[in-house]
Amino acid sequence: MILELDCGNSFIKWRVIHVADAAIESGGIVDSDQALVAEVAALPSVRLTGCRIVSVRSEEETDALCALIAQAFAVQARVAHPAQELAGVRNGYDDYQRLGMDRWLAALGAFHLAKGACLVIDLGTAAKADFVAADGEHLGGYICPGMPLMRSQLRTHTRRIRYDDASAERALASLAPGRSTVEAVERGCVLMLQGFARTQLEQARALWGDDFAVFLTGGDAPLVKEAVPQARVVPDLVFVGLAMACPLD
Ligand SMILES: Nc1ncnc2c1ncn2[C@@H]1O[C@H](COP(=O)(O)OP(=O)(O)OP(=O)(O)O)[C@@H](O)[C@H]1O
Ligand SMILES: CC(C)(CO)[C@@H](O)C(=O)NCCC(=O)O
Ligand SMILES: [K+]
Repeated sequence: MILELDCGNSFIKWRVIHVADAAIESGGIVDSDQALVAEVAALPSVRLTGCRIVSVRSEEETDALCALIAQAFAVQARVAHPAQELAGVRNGYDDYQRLGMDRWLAALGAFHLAKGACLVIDLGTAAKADFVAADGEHLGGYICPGMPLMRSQLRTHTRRIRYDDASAERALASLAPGRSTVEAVERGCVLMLQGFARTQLEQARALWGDDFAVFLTGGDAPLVKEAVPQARVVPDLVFVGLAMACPLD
C-alpha cells in the first residue's frame, strides 16, 4: 500500500491505496503534519511500501514532511516536480516552474480523463481555473481568493462582521438575499464563487464552442455544483495527476 498526499495551503488531503489496482483503502483531511502521521499510524493492518506527494508549500515545509514520513513509516516519499511537458500536456506558463503543482497535476488528470479540451475549476483556499486545449496545450488560467479567504478578509477588515462556524453552515441552506450578517456574507461569497465558475465556462465556450469537458474539484466544489450542472465533480483529480507524475511500483 502507498500513501498519497496533496498538501494544500490550509489542509493536507491523504489517501492510502493498493498499488496493484489503485483501490482506495482509506483517506482523510488533516490540518497539520502531526495529525497526518497520527491518523495514518492509527490505521489497522496498513504497511506502507511507498509515498508520493504534491505540495504547494515551501520546499522547507515539504522536506520536513518527507523527513517525518521517513521516520514514522520507513518510506522515502517521492515529490512531484514541475515539468514542461507530461502525458501529452504542455505547460502554458512563461516559466513552467512557477505554475502551482496542484494546478499542473489537476490539468494532467483532467486531460487524461477527458482525452480532449478541458476546463478545470478547483475551489480550495484559492479558487483556480485552468484551460487545456484538445491538442494538450495548457493555455493558462486564473487564481482568485476562495471561500475561506473571502470570508476571512471580510471578518478581518470590518468591525461588525462576526459570526461562528455553526451559523455559517446553517446560512447556506438557501441562497436567498440574507436577512442577517451571517447569511449576507456566506451567501454573497458563494455567489462570488458561482460567478467565477460561470465566467470560466463562458471563456471555455468562447474558445471551444460546446466541445470541452468541465471538471470541478477542491473542498468547496459542492458549493458551485448546481451552478455548473455539466461539470464532472472529481474530488480526487489532483491525485489522478499525481499518479501520472510519480508512478510507483
Ligand atoms: N472535511 C473538510 N475539512 C476541511 N475543509 C473542508 C472539508 N470538506 C470541505 N471543506 C472545504 O474545503 C475548503 C478547502 O479546500 P481544499 O482542501 O481544496 O483547500 P486547500 O487544498 O488547502 O487549498 P488550495 O488547494 O487552494 O491550496 C474549505 O473552505 C472547506 O470549506
Ligand atoms: C494558487 C495556489 C496557491 C493554489 O493552491 C497554488 O497553485 C500556487 O501556489 N501556485 C503558484 C502560483 C501560480 O500557480 O501561478
Ligand atoms: K489543493
